[in-house]
Amino acid sequence: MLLDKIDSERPAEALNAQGVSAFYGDRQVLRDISLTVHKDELVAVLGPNGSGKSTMLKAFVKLVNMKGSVNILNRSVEKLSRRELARMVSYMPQKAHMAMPFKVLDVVLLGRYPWVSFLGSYGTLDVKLALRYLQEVEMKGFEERSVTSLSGGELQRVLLAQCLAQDAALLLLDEPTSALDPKHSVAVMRVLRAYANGGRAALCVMHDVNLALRFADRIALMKDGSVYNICDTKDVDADMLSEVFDVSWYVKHWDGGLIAIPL
Ligand SMILES: Nc1ncnc2c1ncn2[C@@H]1O[C@H](COP(=O)(O)OP(=O)(O)OP(=O)(O)O)[C@@H](O)[C@H]1O
Repeated sequence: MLLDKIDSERPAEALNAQGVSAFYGDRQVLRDISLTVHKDELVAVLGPNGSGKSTMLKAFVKLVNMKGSVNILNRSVEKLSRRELARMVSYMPQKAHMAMPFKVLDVVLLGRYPWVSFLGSYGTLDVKLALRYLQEVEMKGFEERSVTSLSGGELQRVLLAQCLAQDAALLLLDEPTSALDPKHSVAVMRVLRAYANGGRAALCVMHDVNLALRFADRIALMKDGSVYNICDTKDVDADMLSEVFDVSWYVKHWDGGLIAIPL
């Protein structure tokens, strides 16, 4: 059947948002955003401060007052319980702060909470996944440390391990490498890339344009609460970056990819 063939050729959607607007009180900060993220994709969201990147991620998981339709794995988030949503989407907010001296392993295990039965406790698979992702973010050996004793970059990697351990089909990450040094930024992007490649997907807000150009399949550029442009990473050019960021850019092809420098 022709229709079956078309369906099997169409990449499955991890996220499909249509006409999303968001509001803080009376103030509208997102305008009519439509965005699709397919399985196996890593999409980077770039844009100036205040353009609505964080609000967009929050709107996708019902954390702000929003209008429009958001489907995750073809299910409307409107109809999902918090627990169902947490099994499908892992959201990492921009501001990482831990005031209580919990152990690193316990914090990562919190990512498994949506999968634990009512009044149940964590099992061997939960601990195995938590340890696996601690290792992937290069935080093995820190299991017994208090999170309040960690550096900013170490804490960010622990919270990322928590997100990954949630084992969700879609990651929504708000600046996952903002506190990381270059070596760990690249290592974490490789982990995210591999996570997405395994039939899942990631939408990452980023400020490091070159890291995004190196690891993302597509780039969504935001400006004034709207998606100004979304394109394959290889098609990003200096004009679109200059228009969005209000500063001139130099973009050069390099080693099969692109590098970009603000001038
Ligand atoms: N809780 C809030 N209450 C009121 N206004 C808010 C709130 N959070 C964000 N805003 C406003 O909404 C707009 C979009 O903010 P948002 O945090 O989504 O931007 P962003 O693109 O993620 O910025 P940045 O790059 O600085 O993190 C900004 O004008 C901001 O001041």
